[in-house]
Amino acid sequence: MDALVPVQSAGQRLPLRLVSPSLHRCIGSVSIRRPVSGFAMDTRISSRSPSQFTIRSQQSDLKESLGGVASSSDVRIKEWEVDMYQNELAISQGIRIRRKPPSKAPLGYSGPFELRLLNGQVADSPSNILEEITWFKDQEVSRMKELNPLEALKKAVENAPPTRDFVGALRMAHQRTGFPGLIAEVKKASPSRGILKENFDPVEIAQAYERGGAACLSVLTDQKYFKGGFENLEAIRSAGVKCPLLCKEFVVDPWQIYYARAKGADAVLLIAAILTDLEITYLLKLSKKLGLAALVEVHDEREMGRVLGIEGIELVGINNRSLETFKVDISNTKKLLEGEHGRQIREKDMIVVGESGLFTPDDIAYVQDAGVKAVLVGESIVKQNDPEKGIAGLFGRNISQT
Ligand SMILES: O=P(O)(O)OC[C@@H](O)[C@@H](O)c1c[nH]c2ccccc12
Repeated sequence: MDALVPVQSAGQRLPLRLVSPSLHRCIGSVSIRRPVSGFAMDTRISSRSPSQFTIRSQQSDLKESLGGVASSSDVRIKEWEVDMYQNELAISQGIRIRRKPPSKAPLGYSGPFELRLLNGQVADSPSNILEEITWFKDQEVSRMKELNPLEALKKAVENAPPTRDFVGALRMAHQRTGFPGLIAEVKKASPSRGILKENFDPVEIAQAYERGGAACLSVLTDQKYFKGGFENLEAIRSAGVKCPLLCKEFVVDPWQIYYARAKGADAVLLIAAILTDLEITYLLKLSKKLGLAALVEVHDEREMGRVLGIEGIELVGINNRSLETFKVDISNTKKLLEGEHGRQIREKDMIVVGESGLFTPDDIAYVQDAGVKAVLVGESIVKQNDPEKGIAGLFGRNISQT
């Protein structure tokens, strides 16, 4: 059985969905009795269904023993409850994106009044593109998990070649060129800009970026909204490109971190607008355990404040594009690096990545003055006939061997 539970402190209660081969999904809540270092934990699961669940845990995995099988309506009710708890938890941290569609409570539901209220008040269609992507991703991941169970992925990860140092490559490029280290994005399309490049050859683009002096590459793997794919990540990696690779995904589940690692990623993206603090903490630990760097992306002051409260973050991305409205404003990078937040970032020696909407040497100079040591650029360079020259145009000079 594969159950991955983020843990912070003793006494904490968490909703839990367990996926097992014997019982498709079973739901309960888990209370943390004794957090041990790392992922090890001692847990007790309780369920209001008539069946008995006993969970014993060891290291990062929970081992199950099921003393009975819940009826399917119990399971549906528990699933729905957990989804609603997840939405509530996110809302309590100021997260506007609902993690699950608040669909109608299953027949026979007689749970907490507040949950029924929450369900009754909200429409069952996504309120913006980020919410839509998040809901779709949740379904997609459930399907992909069936095809690639975690146990098999873990074996693949054990045999995978070592990762490359994403953060180190950015620092070195910054020192070498005096410019922010470039993460060049391999992106065919986006929901806001449509198709960016018709004859899209991901390996050719990646190689051109590398020749042009990119420190790292970002590869979109979302198929539906960005016309990307994990096959691009794999192809770029196996073509011998040396730049470390960021898997540009909407991560909502730990399984995706294993998958990214198995497909050749050196770093993953964690988007604060869709993840709770606890999820970020846990996904960060898991990434580190697998040798991956994590770029934690924020868009506003509130998200920046949350992220600065989480231990162990080395890379923070400031997205100049709102993933809810698509509005792009590069002064967002400057705004979020002013005052107390900027001071804390310098104190912790974090690398800040200026993301999106960067087109000219002036744009680069502007975000560099604001304090970034790295930039993430897609559209302005991917659109060029020759992306290698596109990089020189973006920086106003050749950065490949300076
Ligand atoms: O193409 P641009 O404007 O240079 O942006 C690149 C990158 O910042 C953008 O693609 C991005 C930033 N964060 C994301 C999260 C998901 C998908 C895409 C993104």
